[in-house]
Amino acid sequence: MILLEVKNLSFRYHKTGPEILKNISFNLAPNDFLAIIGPSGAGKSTLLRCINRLLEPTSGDILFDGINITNLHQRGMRDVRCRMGMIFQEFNLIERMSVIDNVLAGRLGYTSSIRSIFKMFPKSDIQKALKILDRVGLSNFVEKRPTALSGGQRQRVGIARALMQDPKLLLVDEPTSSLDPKISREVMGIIKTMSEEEGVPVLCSIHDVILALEFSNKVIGLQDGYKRLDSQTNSIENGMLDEIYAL
Ligand SMILES: Nc1ncnc2c1ncn2[C@@H]1O[C@H](COP(=O)(O)OP(=O)(O)OP(=O)(O)O)[C@@H](O)[C@H]1O
Repeated sequence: MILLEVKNLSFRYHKTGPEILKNISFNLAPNDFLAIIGPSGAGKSTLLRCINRLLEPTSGDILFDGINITNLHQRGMRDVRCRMGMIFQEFNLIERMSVIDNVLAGRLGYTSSIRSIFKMFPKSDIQKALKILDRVGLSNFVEKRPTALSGGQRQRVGIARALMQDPKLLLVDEPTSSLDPKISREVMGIIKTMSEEEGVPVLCSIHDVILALEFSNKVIGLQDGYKRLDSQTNSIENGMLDEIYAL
């Protein structure tokens, strides 16, 4: 079964600018942890942002959970985005809000705007947030501000917020680029565990090839906007990686 199918996707930032993604196609199954690797500037983050249409693909199709979402209008797209949890490189937390309120923000797509303005989240959402915070090891930080947390702890808040959405897919953009090697491995471990426990597949851009090979079951490699590699992780040989990083 396939949850996400990307077909011949191309993208440019400006009409007359260079093509940043060139005819990219790949599939993601419901139990995949798919790593997108490639040198800096290859198009990894751009690809992730095209999939939830934060950026509009220039051409191609994106099929998600049986629906072609490429031309969905605002309202339909809002529903789709609810089901694609995103974890960001720079965490994207709201500093003036507590940890638990940041996590509850993951429910905003499901809450009416009046209720969300007054932060009137149902009790069940609050209990769910507390449970997730416990699972990511943050039960002692519920009322703290993100500024009081370390980088690894901040990323755990980002993971908890994405899980609050009850996503069908996690889009993860360079989750470890602001973290040291030990914490990076811990954060990848949490994402992997949560993905397995919740049954949610992961599409993760990551520049650290060692971590990509350690945590994924499939890898696609981008180079200058082209897909140069699409393989099961356990069939990858060193030569293939050398080629991608050769430029
Ligand atoms: N807003 C923008 N406007 C124009 N070009 C952009 C914009 N954002 C990124 N680019 C260009 O698109 C290309 C791909 O960038 P992208 O950030 O997707 O690469 P990446 O593989 O994620 O790199 P990194 O590993 O350094 O984050 C680069 O050449 C970059 O300069």
